[in-house]
Amino acid sequence: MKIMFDNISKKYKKKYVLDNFSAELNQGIYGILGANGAGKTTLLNIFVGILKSDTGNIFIDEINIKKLGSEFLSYIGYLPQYPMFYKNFEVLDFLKYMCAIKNIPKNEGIKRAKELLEIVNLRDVYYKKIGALSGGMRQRVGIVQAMLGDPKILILDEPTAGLDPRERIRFRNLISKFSENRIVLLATHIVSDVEFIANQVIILKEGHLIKQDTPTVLIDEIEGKVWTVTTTNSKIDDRYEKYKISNILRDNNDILLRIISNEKPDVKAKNVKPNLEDVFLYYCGEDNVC
Ligand SMILES: Nc1ncnc2c1ncn2[C@@H]1O[C@H](COP(=O)(O)OP(=O)(O)OP(=O)(O)O)[C@@H](O)[C@H]1O
Repeated sequence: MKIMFDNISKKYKKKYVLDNFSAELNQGIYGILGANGAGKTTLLNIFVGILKSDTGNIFIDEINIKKLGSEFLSYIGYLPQYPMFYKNFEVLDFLKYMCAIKNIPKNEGIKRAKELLEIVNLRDVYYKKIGALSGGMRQRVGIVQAMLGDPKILILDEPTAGLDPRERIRFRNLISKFSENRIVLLATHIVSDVEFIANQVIILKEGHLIKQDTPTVLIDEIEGKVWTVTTTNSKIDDRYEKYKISNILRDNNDILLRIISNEKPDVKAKNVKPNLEDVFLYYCGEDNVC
């Protein structure tokens, strides 16, 4: 399966929030990285049909999704940024309800819901009210509802927002598990969400596609541009003014800065191996990020 975004643009009043976005996606996990307001949710909402683009088309296997009509819905599973869960529903009832909306026959739907709840380690909450679940459990119910129809395309908008580190890792592993034979679009501004599991990263900035490549290539491309410099309190303001600083480590009176810069920021600066967070800051960070 292949998804093609062809020159998608969207503007509110006179401001473009997506500007001629084009990309080709094949099987695997695509991490859509961008700062707040970069246009990630707008892109996903246009894809799932919640929003209309001003220009451009989207194709699945060369077929314009406008021509697929309601058949398109069978291709996608969607976990929105702010899912509207019915808090008084019990988990299994909620999933039965979602099966009905997705036209999945009742018995088949219940079987599938139970299988998925087993996979996400929620076999004990069939009869618990959604409102009584923790945030992490609720998101796992969210991915279960997205997976009910065995979709070929899984769309996840900021799925780990608000989760603690343990739940975030658990959720990340689930995404990885569910990505087999699928295209997964995962929008986030949390770099670690995609660092270990994305096959490709799409970097969006102010509605523009800045980069699309594998994490390894993106990291290799900024090799030689990440530095550590030891400094003192008195010099720190000067560094802030001049550079993108991705980390500050204080050790007694010494301060170790991680600086992203095309040029060597100091004679004593040491080159260090970049990571995906550095890549994100290199392309999306303002100066003085810390
Ligand atoms: N209905 C609207 N009217 C006007 N502007 C809007 C509307 N919806 C979104 N925007 C603007 O479009 C831009 C992109 O928003 P979008 O929600 O797609 O960004 P995002 O990358 O998903 O951000 P976040 O990570 O904060 O969710 C933002 O500047 C936002 O303020």
